Amino acid sequence: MTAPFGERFAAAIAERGQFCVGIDPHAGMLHEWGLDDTVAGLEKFALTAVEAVAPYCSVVKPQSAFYERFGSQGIAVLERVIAESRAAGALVLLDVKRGDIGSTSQAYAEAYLDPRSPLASDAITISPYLGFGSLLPFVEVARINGGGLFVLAATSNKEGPEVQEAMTNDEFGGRTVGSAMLDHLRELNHGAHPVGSFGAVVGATIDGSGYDFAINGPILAPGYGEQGGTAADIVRIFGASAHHVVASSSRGVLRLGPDAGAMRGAVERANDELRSLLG
Ligand SMILES: O=c1ccn([C@@H]2O[C@H](COP(=O)(O)O)[C@@H](O)[C@H]2O)c(=O)[nH]1
Repeated sequence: MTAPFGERFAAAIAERGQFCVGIDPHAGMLHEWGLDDTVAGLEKFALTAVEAVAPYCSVVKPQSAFYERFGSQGIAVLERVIAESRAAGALVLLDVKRGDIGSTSQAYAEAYLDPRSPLASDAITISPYLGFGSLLPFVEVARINGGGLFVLAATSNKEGPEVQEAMTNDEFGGRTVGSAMLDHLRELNHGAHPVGSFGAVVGATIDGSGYDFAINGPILAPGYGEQGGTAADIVRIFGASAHHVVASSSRGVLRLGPDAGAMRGAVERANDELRSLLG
C-alpha cells in the first residue's frame, strides 16, 4: 500500500531539497530551444527537461495546460512526463487546478489520483472556488490512494487578492477566503505525522502578513525565480512553516535548456540556497 503523501513528501524534501521544477512547455520556450510548436517539439522539450532535472529534485510539477493544448497527443506526452519523472524518483505534482460540484470532483479525483488512471500523479492542485466542501471527494480519493492535494489559498498572481482576501460573513468565520482555506487544511492535517497530505498553494511573491501558514501540511510556493520570488521571501513569508515549503520555478530553469547540465546546475543552486536559509 502506498504511504500517505505527507510522509512521502517529508522524506523527499529531506533527501532532495525544497526546490520543485515546473515542466511547462510554453510555445515561446520551445522556440528558444530551437523546437517547433508541435507534438514532436513538445515531447522533445518535456522529456529532455525531465531527464535533466527529475533525478535531482524532490518534486516535479508539470502544468497540464501546456499539454492539453495539443489534445490527446499532448496528453499522451503528459503521461510519459509523469511516468518518467516518477521513475527518476521525483514526486509528481500535476498542476491542473481542478474543482467542481462534488460528483464531478469525484471523477476528476479518480482521473488524477487513482493509480489505475494513466494520468495518476502523487498530488494535484485544486481550486476551492465552488466551496471547500465540494473538494471532499478529492480528499477521500487522496486518502484511499496515498495522494496529496494542494488547494489554492493565496496565489502568486496580482489578481488573486480580489477573491482570496475577500471577507467571509460571520456564518463562515468572518475571515479572508484565503485564511478560511488554510483553516480547513489545518483541520484535515490535525494530528498527522510527520506532516499531513493536504497542502496549500501560496505564492512566493505575496506579502503574507495576515495568514497563519501553520497547517501541518505541505505548501507549494510558485512564483520563485521568473515571477520575482526568492529564497529570502520563503523565509519572510512562511517563518517557522518554511520547512514544509517547496519553492517552485518553471521558466527560471527551463530557460537554461536544452543544456541538461545548466538545468541541473540551477536545481542544485536553488536547493543549496534554500538549504542554507531554511536549515
Ligand atoms: O499561484 C500560482 C499557482 C500556480 N502557478 C503555476 O506555477 C507555474 C509558474 O511558472 P513560472 O515560469 O515559474 O512563473 C505555472 O505553471 C503557473 O501556472 C503560479 O504561477 N502561481
